[in-house]
Amino acid sequence: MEHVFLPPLSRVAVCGGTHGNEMSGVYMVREMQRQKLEAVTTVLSNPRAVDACRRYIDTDLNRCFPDELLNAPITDSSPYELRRAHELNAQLGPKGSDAAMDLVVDLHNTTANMGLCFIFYSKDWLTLHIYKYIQSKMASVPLRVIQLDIPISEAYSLESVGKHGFAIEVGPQPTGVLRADIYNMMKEALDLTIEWLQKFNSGSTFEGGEVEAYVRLESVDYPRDPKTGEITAAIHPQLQDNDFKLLRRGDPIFQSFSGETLKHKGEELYPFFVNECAYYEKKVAFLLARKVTLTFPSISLKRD
Ligand SMILES: N[C@@H](Cc1ccccc1)C(=O)O
Ligand SMILES: CCCCCC(=O)O
Ligand SMILES: [Zn+2]
Repeated sequence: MEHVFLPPLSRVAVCGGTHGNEMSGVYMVREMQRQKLEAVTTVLSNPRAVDACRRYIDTDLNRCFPDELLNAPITDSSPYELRRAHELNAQLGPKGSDAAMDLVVDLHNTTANMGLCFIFYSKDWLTLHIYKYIQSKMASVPLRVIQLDIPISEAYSLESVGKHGFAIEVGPQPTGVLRADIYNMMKEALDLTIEWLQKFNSGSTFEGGEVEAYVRLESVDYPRDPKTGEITAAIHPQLQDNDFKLLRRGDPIFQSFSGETLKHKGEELYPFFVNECAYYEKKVAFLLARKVTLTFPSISLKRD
């Protein structure tokens, strides 16, 4: 693959509290603001949801960044988070423009047993280089990278407003709870990201290569009562906490309240976000991914 030259990545934003009850990022950003770090812009993305210790006030902020919503007019009846998304787009974007931040890192927690994950869109080689660098330094931690095959115009999450962006997703952590072990994983990943950026900006070349990645393919909802919409089963104990473990046809996925075991009927895929608290209302019990090998080019600073 052709070597890639990039201009300096000097304008970097770290966001926390995009979901107000995901505490690692909330405390991480507050600590970074207390330390008054110059090199990085820190943002508490959803202050009202953080104060309320809820995921959001009116609507999920991390679904407000498709071009269509960023271009929609804001009226008095607009949801709080849509107004906030426009503010964040003005501050860190505008999405797709030259004025946008070079890199936006958005900090999330999940109640699912996912360890430390990077989530990114399309072919952002930068994310894969940073991920590979962290992989080389954090050998003992379960580390995965999840690719969303969505065009940037339809990308709906905060980190898509930067020229480059990824989310750091760490779990399991209950919402509204701060776990030191989870916080420490997120902090180490963030410190190593900043270390990589300093090396890149001072002229280091990073060799290309390949990484194993999980490409989001589909979501699976809970079995529901057609009349009430209520769930009629729980995640099966053999799936619970087994994120990224191959799910084969015939493996149990749900245990119905009437005692039945419901089994996976599709092809063998990798489950993740298994039993994520926030996804019940999104009609997602777990997501399924293909495991692929992504190849990426070597990268270095473009010198004018
Ligand atoms: N937990 C995050 C996962 C995510 C991160 C980044 C982009 C898309 C999704 C969310 O649902 O918002
Ligand atoms: C990888 C994150 C996925 C967000 C929820 C969804 O796509 O249904
Ligand atoms: Zn989140």
